[in-house]
Amino acid sequence: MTGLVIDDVSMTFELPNGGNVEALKNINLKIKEGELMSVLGPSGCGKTTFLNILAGFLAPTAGVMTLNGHTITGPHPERGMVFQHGALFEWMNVSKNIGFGPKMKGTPQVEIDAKVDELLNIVGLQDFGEKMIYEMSGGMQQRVALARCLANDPDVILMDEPLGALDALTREKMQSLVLDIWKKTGKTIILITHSVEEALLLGERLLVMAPRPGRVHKEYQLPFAELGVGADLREVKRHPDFGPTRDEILNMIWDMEEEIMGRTENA
Ligand SMILES: Nc1ncnc2c1ncn2[C@@H]1O[C@H](COP(=O)(O)OP(=O)(O)OP(=O)(O)O)[C@@H](O)[C@H]1O
Repeated sequence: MTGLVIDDVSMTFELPNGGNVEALKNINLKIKEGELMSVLGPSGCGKTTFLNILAGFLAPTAGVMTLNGHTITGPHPERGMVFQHGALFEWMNVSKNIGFGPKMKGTPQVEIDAKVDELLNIVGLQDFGEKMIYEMSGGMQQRVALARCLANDPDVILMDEPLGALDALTREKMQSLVLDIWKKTGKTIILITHSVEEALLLGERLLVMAPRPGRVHKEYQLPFAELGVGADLREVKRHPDFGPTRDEILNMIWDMEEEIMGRTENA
């Protein structure tokens, strides 16, 4: 089967005091090729653990994850990661950062140059190839990080709160860019966010996770990502279903947080 299959995945961390944390328990999901999925949930519900297993940075304690039929056993360029802070090479200019993956693969320089030009255009940085990373704003650096990820032509793009450190306006522009890239490239994208509005806008499928143990609490299929492609996202937020869905999810997460606080206080 093509796409990602998460087959009964659990992850238990052993603690130095002899206890353990069930960061994920019995997660079962099928994520189709080209799907745009956002993941939301209170702190500690296992979002990052889930993404780190998909990236191959962590091995689950039970279950398997497969991509296009083969088991994920470690990091691979077929799965690209974009972090909250770009993790860019400060000593290289923008073009060299973007061309780094293809260069490591031994791609001829003319092909790298053409690819870098194409990606600079896609992320709206056509005149910035020669700039150094420290000369770029946070939003521009995240554009470079996206382009660098795309340069490896991954099947799946994993994003861990990629827009979390940006100001509101830049964040909105980047949300539009993520939708553009999703539509233009047809890549599978899985994005973790703490923002309910962002999860609604950037998830044709939205997963709400719950903690202790980390698990899938509720799933939504939403029209907003499709509506947002090439459109003004503020208009999308005026869709009659947007506000009520946002409030429902906010209440859900609020209740989970309250429950966690209660458990902590009574512990
Ligand atoms: N290496 C580790 N050792 C022990 N416990 C860990 C480890 N990594 C994560 N955990 C625990 O596993 C649970 C899930 O953590 P994780 O970081 O995946 O959650 P999260 O939903 O991404 O949280 P946040 O929203 O705060 O980033 C938490 O209770 C966390 O403390």
